[in-house]
Amino acid sequence: MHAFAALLDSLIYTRGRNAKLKLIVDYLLATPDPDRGWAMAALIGDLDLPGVKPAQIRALIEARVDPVLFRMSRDYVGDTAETVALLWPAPIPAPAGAPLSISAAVDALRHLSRSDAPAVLAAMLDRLDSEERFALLKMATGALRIGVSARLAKTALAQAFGLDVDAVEEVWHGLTPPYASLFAWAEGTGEQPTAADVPVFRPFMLAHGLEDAQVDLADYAAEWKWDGIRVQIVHVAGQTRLYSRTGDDVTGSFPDVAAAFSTPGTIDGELLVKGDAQGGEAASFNALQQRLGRKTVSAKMLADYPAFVRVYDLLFDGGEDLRPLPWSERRQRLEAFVPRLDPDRFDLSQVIDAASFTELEAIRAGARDAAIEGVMLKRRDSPYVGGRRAGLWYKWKRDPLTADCVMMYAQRGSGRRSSYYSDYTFGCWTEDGELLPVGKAYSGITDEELKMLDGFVRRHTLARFGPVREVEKTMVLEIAFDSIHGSTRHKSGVAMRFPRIARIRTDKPAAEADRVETLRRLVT
Ligand SMILES: Nc1ncnc2c1ncn2[C@@H]1O[C@H](COP(=O)(O)OP(=O)(O)OP(=O)(O)O)[C@@H](O)[C@H]1O
Repeated sequence: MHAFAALLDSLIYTRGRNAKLKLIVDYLLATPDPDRGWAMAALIGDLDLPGVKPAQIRALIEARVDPVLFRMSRDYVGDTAETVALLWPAPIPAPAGAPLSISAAVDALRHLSRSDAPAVLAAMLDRLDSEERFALLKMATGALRIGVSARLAKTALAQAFGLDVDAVEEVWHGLTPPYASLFAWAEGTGEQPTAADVPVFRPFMLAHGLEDAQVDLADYAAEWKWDGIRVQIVHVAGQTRLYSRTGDDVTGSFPDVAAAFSTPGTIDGELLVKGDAQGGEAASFNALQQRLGRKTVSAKMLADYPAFVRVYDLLFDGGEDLRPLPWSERRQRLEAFVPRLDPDRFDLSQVIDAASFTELEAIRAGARDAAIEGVMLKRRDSPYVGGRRAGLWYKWKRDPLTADCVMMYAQRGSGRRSSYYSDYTFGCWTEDGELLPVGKAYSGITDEELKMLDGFVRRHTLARFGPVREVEKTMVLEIAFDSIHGSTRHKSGVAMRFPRIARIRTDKPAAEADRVETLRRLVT
């Protein structure tokens, strides 16, 4: 426990990422198995212990620590584990025997029962110094919370043994602490652990923005960038798992998709919700949001918002790892693979057929599908590599849509903006010349512009309703938004997604602002 406790103590007082990395690297190189494996599990939050409850800690304190002193010190120290560690009285005489190892401590914590927890913990605390007591209590009560992310700990392990962090990430998911096979591989005494019969997550390949550059379509293939959620679906040894961008297992939220994927392999694609009228076509992101963040999915939810995946890469075909192959070869394999899947749940993401970049630009500008967010450009000769690598994948988002609207009401902001009228409701004209609200925005302008609009609101107020002022309908704001959908909440029948102020159009008379009808035509 001593070396691990010293590591935690140093990590707490170290700020820089590189300095933290070095501390963990040094620890891993100096510590034998299985202690370093348990330490990694503790740092990463992978210990999976039954967890000591606050009531058991209270019982511990009542037995051995002065409760008044505890309360006073707790307020000062701010952390229960640290306070108990500091105040725990040293036993007299000192207990004999070998020092407690982290492996022995974890083993004891794993087998704690509800009734014996305080006594077993007390016996261990008696054998430890205050730094070690802190480490033990932190492990016993849950997450360490010492500012070390799982990624940082894995990076340290990779650095310690000269490995690539993504290679470590990849084998990680199939392993359990104390990771004996991982350390054997890292030290060159064992094979790379393979997860042949476990559906593990593989790090996603990501993109850079294209910015103002152009690429040669002889070197890059263009695909639509679908506006859904990235998923990786793995089927191995009869099990299927869906993983999100962050590697989280989201199988539970999409049982309909998981149940439909039973072909051994690993696909990468965009999860979307079916649009109602067009059958296989995708609905806007708005519909997908209905399925997101739900722990349980009702049958009605599954029926109303059926999910499907637009597949754009094939990482494994059965057990064969295709990632080292160039994109063009993976694409051929993908085109042969997708027809073997349930067509109701999986379709192939289309490659855009454009002869030149200029033609692609025109195709992109003309895209009207609600689920299209832009274009992806993928280097044809590139392998599939986890993370964001320069020059391999680019995203080229569609320009946002804009409309010229008239300010109708203004409201004070919050925080730094609380003394300004900074939140604006704006509207567009009906055929009968009536102004109807179509949205609300409060971002996109500079501090100077905010002061100008605040001045306008104060000088042109028509009426006040609590914190809201109705203003003269003369200020035109150009509003940018990502998409428009139908809304029963607004009298105008439309609502914008992500509206923000693009420009203040003092050059435009209010009468020339856009019509509601124009917005209705953009509804997706
Ligand atoms: N055909 C496609 N090929 C690859 N990625 C696609 C495709 N269609 C949609 N995407 C999405 O675009 C993203 C590519 O951009 P990036 O790698 O920067 O991820 P991101 O940060 O999630 O991007 P953003 O938030 O801009 O969508 C992918 O993560 C994926 O979710």
